Amino acid sequence: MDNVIGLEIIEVVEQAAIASARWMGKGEKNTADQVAVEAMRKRMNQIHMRGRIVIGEGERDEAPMLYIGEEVGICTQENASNVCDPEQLVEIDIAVDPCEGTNLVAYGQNGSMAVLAISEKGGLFAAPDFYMKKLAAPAVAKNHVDIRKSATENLKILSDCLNRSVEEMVVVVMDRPRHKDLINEIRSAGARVRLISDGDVSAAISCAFAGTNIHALMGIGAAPEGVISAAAMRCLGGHFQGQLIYDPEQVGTGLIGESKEGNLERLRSMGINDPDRVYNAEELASGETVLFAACGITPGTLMEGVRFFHGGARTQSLVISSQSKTARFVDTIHMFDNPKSLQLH
Ligand SMILES: O=C(COP(=O)(O)O)[C@@H](O)[C@H](O)[C@H](O)[C@H](O)COP(=O)(O)O
Ligand SMILES: [Mn+2]
Ligand SMILES: [Mn+2]
Repeated sequence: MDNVIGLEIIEVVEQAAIASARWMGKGEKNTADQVAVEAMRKRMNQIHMRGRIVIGEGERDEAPMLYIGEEVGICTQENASNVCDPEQLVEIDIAVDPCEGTNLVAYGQNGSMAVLAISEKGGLFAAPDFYMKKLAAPAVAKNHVDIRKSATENLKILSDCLNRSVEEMVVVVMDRPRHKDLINEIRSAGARVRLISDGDVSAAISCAFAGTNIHALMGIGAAPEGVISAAAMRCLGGHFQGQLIYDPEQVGTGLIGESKEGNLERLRSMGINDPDRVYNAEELASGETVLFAACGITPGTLMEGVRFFHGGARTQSLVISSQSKTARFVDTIHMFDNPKSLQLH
């Protein structure tokens, strides 16, 4: 799988990022999202694969493209019978977030990316549009920190694993009222908090790379983004745990339905009978082969954003493979027409 589509998925995230970046700073989050979706889908449908979207543009808003269950790949083309032989093609599941951080793009802020994760059929947890409590940390702390422990305990463990004082730790937390107590606890324990308005995928993955000055992600974000983060962390050997949040009182507002009972029923109907289960990265992205690709839309901790120049653009992407055990940073110049010069920096 890696060899067949590894290179193509770079182009998928690149095309989504370029499309979205044209709307950077224009205050129109829906358009920034929509164009990324269209570009991602268009490029994806040129790939010789039998893909199925397992995490996509939302089951609730009945999005017309990249919706959960949508078939993608070359066989969806109008002339499919000429170009595709389903028997010859690998069946894969795909989790996408064509514009992760739509607000960040719309308001010209750092940390947005076009992102996807791929595995063989059944290899990715089809997370509902619920919230998820998340804990991400570097590989050295894997299976030492635990989402069931308090932030204070985890910071102590993290500091032992990293051989650094708690005061040196930086924890990313989404800036939301639901995290008031968590933020106070982290600060009281002595660590420093980096608050982000959006984009917890970037924050989770950054924990796996030394030098990002991000040592942990704590708190509640969206479950689909949790699975995408887990796919990357699984390949990188980093620590990731997630626990679904089904009680609206814990978040106040947002993605999930109005009652705890209704949400529990919905989870049961999806075959999730233990709603409090803690999932680790290997369970959220359990496939034998997992591939992750992201391309910066606006600049971030891991990647540059899209930089346009006359007749072209330059992008930076990150492709991570469990098969080849690689994390590749890919720097690409895109020539739209006949650029007068190619921008090196
Ligand atoms: O920031 C995020 C928004 O993603 P997107 O809609 O694709 O631009 C994600 O990184 C978060 O994980 C998550 O979606 C968010 O925490 C849930 O929303 P909120 O209720 O505002 O916290
Ligand atoms: Mn997102
Ligand atoms: Mn999105």
